[in-house]
Amino acid sequence: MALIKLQTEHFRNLSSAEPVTFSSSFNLIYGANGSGKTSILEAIGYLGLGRSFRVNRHQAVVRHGQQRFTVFGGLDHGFGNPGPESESYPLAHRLGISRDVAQKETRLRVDGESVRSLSSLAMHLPVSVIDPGVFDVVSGGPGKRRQFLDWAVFHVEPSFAANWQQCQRVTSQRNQMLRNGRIEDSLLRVWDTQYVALSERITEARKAAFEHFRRVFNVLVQELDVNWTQGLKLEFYPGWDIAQSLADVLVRHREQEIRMGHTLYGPNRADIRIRFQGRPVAETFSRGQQKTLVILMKIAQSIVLNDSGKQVSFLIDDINAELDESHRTMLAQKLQDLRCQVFITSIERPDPTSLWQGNPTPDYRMFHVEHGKLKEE
Ligand SMILES: Nc1ncnc2c1ncn2[C@@H]1O[C@H](COP(=O)(O)OP(=O)(O)OP(=O)(O)O)[C@@H](O)[C@H]1O
Repeated sequence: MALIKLQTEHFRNLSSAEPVTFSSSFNLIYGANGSGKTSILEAIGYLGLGRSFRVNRHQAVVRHGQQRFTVFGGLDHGFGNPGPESESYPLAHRLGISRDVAQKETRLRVDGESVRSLSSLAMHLPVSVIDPGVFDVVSGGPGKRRQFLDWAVFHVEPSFAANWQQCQRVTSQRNQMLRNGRIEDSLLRVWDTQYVALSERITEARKAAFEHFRRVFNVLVQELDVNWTQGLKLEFYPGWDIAQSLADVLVRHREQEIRMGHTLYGPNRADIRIRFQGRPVAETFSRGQQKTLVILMKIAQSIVLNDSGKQVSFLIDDINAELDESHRTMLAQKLQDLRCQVFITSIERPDPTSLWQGNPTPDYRMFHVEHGKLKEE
């Protein structure tokens, strides 16, 4: 599905006026520094992620002097499909998220009904962000790659979110016990049984999504003829030595976990290991190669979602600062082929013909943002 309507209230500097209508294909948004471009992407991101992709605290997002912000979105039926009642009711879903930062209360709505879990909201709008932080997928720690993988797993495996949440609860109980020092062996074994069962379910889902991702990635690399990727290897590490069962690993490392006071093995330690001729790519690849690699990974990830019938909305912030011309063209072309919805921001008014380099330009809408107000041209 694609986000075709957006309205915000008290969200950073954005105007709370009329809802904006977007294209389900490309949206080109330009405006001066500080005009509100990233804030628009951030508001869209809230509907698909339930949080900001650039700050950790909701507080930063609510307009200065206000207590609550709200973001409303309307989704179409996906891939440009008109839907059964398109004339009278073009929206497939209506989403809303609002946060009161003083009361620390979040309200979520889907199609006019309150929902409790963030996943009930986020499942409708898979958003993939390309901003300066995205390159951490290669250069940052394992957490960034887990997040990268789990986003796809969440969207292709419906049971993943519930298993993950339950596993986090069990891990936290287990950690409390390990921290306590006084371990009742029988009780720890009860927690371990639950922990192992949940970890295995999570790992199965991750493994399946990763294998799908790797297949797609390898095809993409060949298709685009990126010659320096010879010798590049992507491997899924589940969070413990796969030659052994997790249950055995826990028994074998009980003393070590008690000494450290927390869980050391399992899905919270998973990673995608990316190596080039046996060495981590973060140590061997140039910045440019790392960028290309991340872009290819993002495209491969959206193909994985496409294969499950899900349309991805890309949020690409300040495209000219992040990507050179060859990356921009490769990305724009591929996202068009995949029929993704795309929001691209830039400071200068973009020239669509240069973005598609002589190829036919897809449907797009052009917006100018000034002092938080978005106007279609
Ligand atoms: N909580 C807030 N309340 C009101 N205004 C805010 C808030 N947070 C940020 N701003 C202001 O909102 C404006 C928009 O910021 P944003 O980062 O969206 O701009 P931008 O167009 O992406 O700029 P740049 O091109 O420099 O990245 C800025 O002027 C910023 O100071």
